[in-house]
Amino acid sequence: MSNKSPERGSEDIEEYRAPEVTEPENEVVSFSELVGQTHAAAKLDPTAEPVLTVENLRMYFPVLSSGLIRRRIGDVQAVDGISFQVPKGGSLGLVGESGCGKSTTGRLITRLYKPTGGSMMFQDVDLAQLSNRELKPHRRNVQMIFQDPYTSLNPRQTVGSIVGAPMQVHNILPRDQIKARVQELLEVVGLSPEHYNRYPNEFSGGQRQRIGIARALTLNPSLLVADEPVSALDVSIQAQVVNLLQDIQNEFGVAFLFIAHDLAVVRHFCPEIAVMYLGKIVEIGDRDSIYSNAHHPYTQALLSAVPDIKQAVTGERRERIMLTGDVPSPIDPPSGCRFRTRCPIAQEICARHEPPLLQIGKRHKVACHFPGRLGEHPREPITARLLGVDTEGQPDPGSSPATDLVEQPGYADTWFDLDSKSIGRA
Ligand SMILES: Nc1ncnc2c1ncn2[C@@H]1O[C@H](COP(=O)(O)OP(=O)(O)OP(=O)(O)O)[C@@H](O)[C@H]1O
Repeated sequence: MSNKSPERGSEDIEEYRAPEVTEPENEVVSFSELVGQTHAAAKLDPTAEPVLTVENLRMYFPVLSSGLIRRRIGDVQAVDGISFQVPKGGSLGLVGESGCGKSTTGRLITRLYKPTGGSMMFQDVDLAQLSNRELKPHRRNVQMIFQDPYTSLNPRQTVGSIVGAPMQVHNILPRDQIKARVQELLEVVGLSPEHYNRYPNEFSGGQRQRIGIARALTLNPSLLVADEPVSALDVSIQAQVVNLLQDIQNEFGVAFLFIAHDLAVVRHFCPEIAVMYLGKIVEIGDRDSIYSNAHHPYTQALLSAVPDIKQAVTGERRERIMLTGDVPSPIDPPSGCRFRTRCPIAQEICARHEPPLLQIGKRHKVACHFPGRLGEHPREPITARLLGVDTEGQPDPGSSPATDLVEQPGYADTWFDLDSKSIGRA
């Protein structure tokens, strides 16, 4: 890609002198407008094979008692049985409120944490099972871009050593070739090769994030986990960095798990999106299914809070859906559906049974007993027969519950079409 990045120069990199590079204040233009000026939203390739397949992934952090003998008295169920795929060269967005388990998921995939359970298949290797020593040759394939460009770069190291260090650790280039490669990468991310000997505090937030991106690219990974990569940046810089990530994806074919709470950013970058709540995926699907056809009350509430999206998707202003109460503790999550304590349409069955993640479209799954478009949720649970219960969730002796409700990553060729109440086929 070299130095062809369209935003190169827009942060005034060549003339940059002082540490305090100005970034626009009081933005009135939205992210969607800015980002759309040069780059169209990323497209889904439905034929792409998965680069990563995650199945029933769990991360429980132990809660220990205080005192001399510290006993395990519970668990923070940060991630509790999630399944998804990231397509080769494509992007999956992971969204949800703070504390729902997004970052923990990213840290599991990069194996900063070892999962409590489940699998993470990457090129026929289950990353979840490997010891730290076994992981070393695989680490280079999955790299991370961190949220905060102010704390994720060591202030005492030069840009050259920050970006070059992974090459030394993994021994992928002779020492005398590392500098040239680092300078090439600096150009790829829209910085200047002369920045090699500078220190992070000499750069603005957007430029620091570019340094973090160069570092993540050093080992030529197949998958990048980007954890809120632009949320610390001003909106116009956000658009530049997201455009850069899109250029990098097109150029190098790298896949992204893109974690963000900003639904406008995710809509542009990710053709597929998973919505998390309290450690579970509650809805997952392609862009249209999530942004124009959400069936889970939680997704609908999240979308209603983003003016940019409300208008783009519905063509009109829609009332914001206010969620009542706080997010419950993941140490003692609600029984049944975890969202029920804040859900505007919850009924008795929701307290008794966890809703299975059901496929309701070609690339659309939802975990709700009453899934439906906003204002069109069914009165009776659609899941009762599957679970072998009555409409209130009490055992129904006459019914035969489904035995294959295990959550699978990816999509099946058939699904239950809620509109026609029949089986849909790909
Ligand atoms: N190392 C840890 N030990 C104990 N609990 C943790 C740990 N890391 C995260 N948690 C808890 O796990 C839950 C999920 O946290 P996580 O950071 O993954 O959520 P998130 O959706 O990324 O939120 P945010 O956007 O605020 O980072 C939270 O309740 C958090 O307090």
